[in-house]
Amino acid sequence: MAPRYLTGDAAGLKSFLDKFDVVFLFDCDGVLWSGDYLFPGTVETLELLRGRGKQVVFVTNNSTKSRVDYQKKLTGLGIPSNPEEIFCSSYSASIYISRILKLPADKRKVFVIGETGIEQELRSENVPFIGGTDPALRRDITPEDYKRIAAGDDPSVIDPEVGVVLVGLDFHINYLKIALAYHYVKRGAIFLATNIDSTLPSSGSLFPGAGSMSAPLIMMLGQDPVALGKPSQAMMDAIEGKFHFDRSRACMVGDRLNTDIRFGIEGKLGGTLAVLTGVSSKEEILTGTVQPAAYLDKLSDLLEAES
Ligand SMILES: O=C(O)[C@H](O)[C@H](O)COP(=O)(O)O
Ligand SMILES: [Mg+2]
Repeated sequence: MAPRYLTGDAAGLKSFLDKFDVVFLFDCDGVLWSGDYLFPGTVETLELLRGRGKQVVFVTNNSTKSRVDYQKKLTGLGIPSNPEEIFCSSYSASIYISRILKLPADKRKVFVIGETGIEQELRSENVPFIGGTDPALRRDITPEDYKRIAAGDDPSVIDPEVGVVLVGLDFHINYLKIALAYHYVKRGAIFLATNIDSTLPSSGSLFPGAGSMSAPLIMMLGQDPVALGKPSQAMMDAIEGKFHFDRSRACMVGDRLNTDIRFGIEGKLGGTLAVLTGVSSKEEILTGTVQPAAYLDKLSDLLEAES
C-alpha cells in the first residue's frame, strides 16, 4: 500500500494516532531538531501525545552524546524526559560489548573512533577503552608512527588488550585513527559500528555521518562492521525489555528510510511515520523499497489531529 500523506488531513491524522495507544518511538536528528535548531511545534506535539496517555521514547543513532547528555539537551529545549526514555546507539553498542560479546579477559579493551557519548556509555558498563577524545590522537601521523604501528610490539602504540574497534560519528576523524583501527582489526579485534548513517542532518542540510567514518575501514578491510544502532533489532529488544509494550500498538517516527523506517518495519511495529524535515525526500518515500505507512511534511503537522 502506498504511504498515506497525512499533512492537512485532520481526520486521517486522528485515526492514525488512535491506532497507536501505547508507544511512539521518536527519532531525533531530522525529526525533533536539526543540530541545535528545534523544529517549531515539537514541544507541543510531544505534549499532545503524552496528554493522550502515549509513552514517548527517544531512539537516536547519534553516538556523540550519552543518554544523560540527551536528557540535558531535551530539557534545555523544553522537552521533559528521563534517561530511561532515551536510547542512543552508543548505549546500544556498550550493552552489546559488555553483555553479549564474550571477550577473553586479556582482550576486553575497546579502541574508539568517536566522541564523548561512546566513552560515557562504555564507562557506564565498565568497559575499558582507548582512543576516542584522547587529544594524543588529534594530530598528523608521523614517519615514526608508521614504523611503530607496523611493528606492533610497543604496547603504548598498539595495545595488546584491544579486542574491539568501535566506530561512531567523530568530528575529529583523521588518518592516524583510521590507521590504528585498521591494524587493530587486522590483529583480530572485532569491528563494530554504533551506526551506519551515511549523512548527518544539521542546520537544514547534510554533513558526513557515522557511516562515512567506518567507510574507509570497510574499504581497507573488505568487511562490514556489526552495527548496533537502527535498524539493528538489538536496540528494539532493549526498548521492549524496558517498556514491555505491544508492538502492534506502537509507531516509529523518523526522517530516514534505511534506518528509522526499516527499524519499525523489521521490528514489526504497528506503524511507521516519516517526516520530510531530515534526510529522506518525498520522492524516496514514494518510490523506495523501504516505505513508511504514512508521512508528513513536518512533525508538528500532528497537531492538526486536534482541529
Ligand atoms: O551520522 C549519524 O550518526 C546520524 O546522522 C545521526 O546520528 C542520526 O541520528 P538520528 O536521526 O538517529 O537521531
Ligand atoms: Mg534522524
